[in-house]
Amino acid sequence: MPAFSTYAAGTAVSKEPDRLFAQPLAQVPDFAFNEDVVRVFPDMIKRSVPGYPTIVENLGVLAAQFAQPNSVLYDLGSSLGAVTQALRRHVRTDGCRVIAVDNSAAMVERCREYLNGQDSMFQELLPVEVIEGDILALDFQPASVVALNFTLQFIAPEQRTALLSRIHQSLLPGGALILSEKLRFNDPEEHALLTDLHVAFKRANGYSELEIAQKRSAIENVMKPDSLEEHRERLLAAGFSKVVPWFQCLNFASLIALP
Ligand SMILES: Nc1ncnc2c1ncn2[C@@H]1O[C@H](C[S@+](CC[C@H]([NH3+])C(=O)[O-])CC(=O)[O-])[C@@H](O)[C@H]1O
Ligand SMILES: O=C(O)C(=O)Cc1ccccc1
Repeated sequence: MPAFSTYAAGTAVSKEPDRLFAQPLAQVPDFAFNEDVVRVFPDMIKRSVPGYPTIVENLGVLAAQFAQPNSVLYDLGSSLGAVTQALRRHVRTDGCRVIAVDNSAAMVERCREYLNGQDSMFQELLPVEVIEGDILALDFQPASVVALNFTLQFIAPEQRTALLSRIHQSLLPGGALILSEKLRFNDPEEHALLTDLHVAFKRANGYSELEIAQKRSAIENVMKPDSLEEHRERLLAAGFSKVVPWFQCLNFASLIALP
């Protein structure tokens, strides 16, 4: 048996249920990654993003195939460090270290606590540094793996190509960018069907119609999904040579982009 299988040996995280949008709000404020969201985030993301646990754990497995000795593995928009923890469970390459970056102070504070928890449970984990900062202002070091796990969709659309170009420039031969995003679909029928099925997924996970509607209005100004075609074209424009989708569940997908 390997030390860590894809049936994750996770460390303890908050189990507080997400009820943030359960009561009617006179005005729904724009979604922000604040203390209230941090408290319920593990529950929120699992009940909102179909395939999330599978994507996170397998991101570690994929990363182990691309990690190069003595290089950096970036977790950009790390939130509570779920991807960082998966990287540390699966990557065994000599001299690698993880840099997790998020611009939410509340997320970063809790992320550091959870990573301390992982350090106290397991030995010989890759060293990790958690930076509170804007990934658009990051000075990238030579990297073999860059994970953008549901983060690019929160970056202003006009900034996305420049960010991906900078990531491409930092990637070492043999490395990869792993990009997970909610998708939009150009075909209206396909878009409506997968959006309805995502609503059914949320309902099945215990969210009410009110919670679903209020969350939708909270995120509509701050989260702008692209189509798979737009992602592919932008990645190629940023210098990537190959774009390979490796996972899709309803309107959520993850891609491997090779330098
Ligand atoms: N410019 C920015 N600079 C740094 N961080 C940012 C920026 N913009 C947004 N963020 C951060 O990106 C994260 C997006 S959540 C990622 C989930 C995680 N990857 C996970 O696998 O659990 C996705 C979601 O909640 O759907 C938040 O923590 C923001 O603070
Ligand atoms: O809830 C949704 O509809 C989403 O698209 C995903 C999500 C998950 C967590 C925070 C913001 C958006």
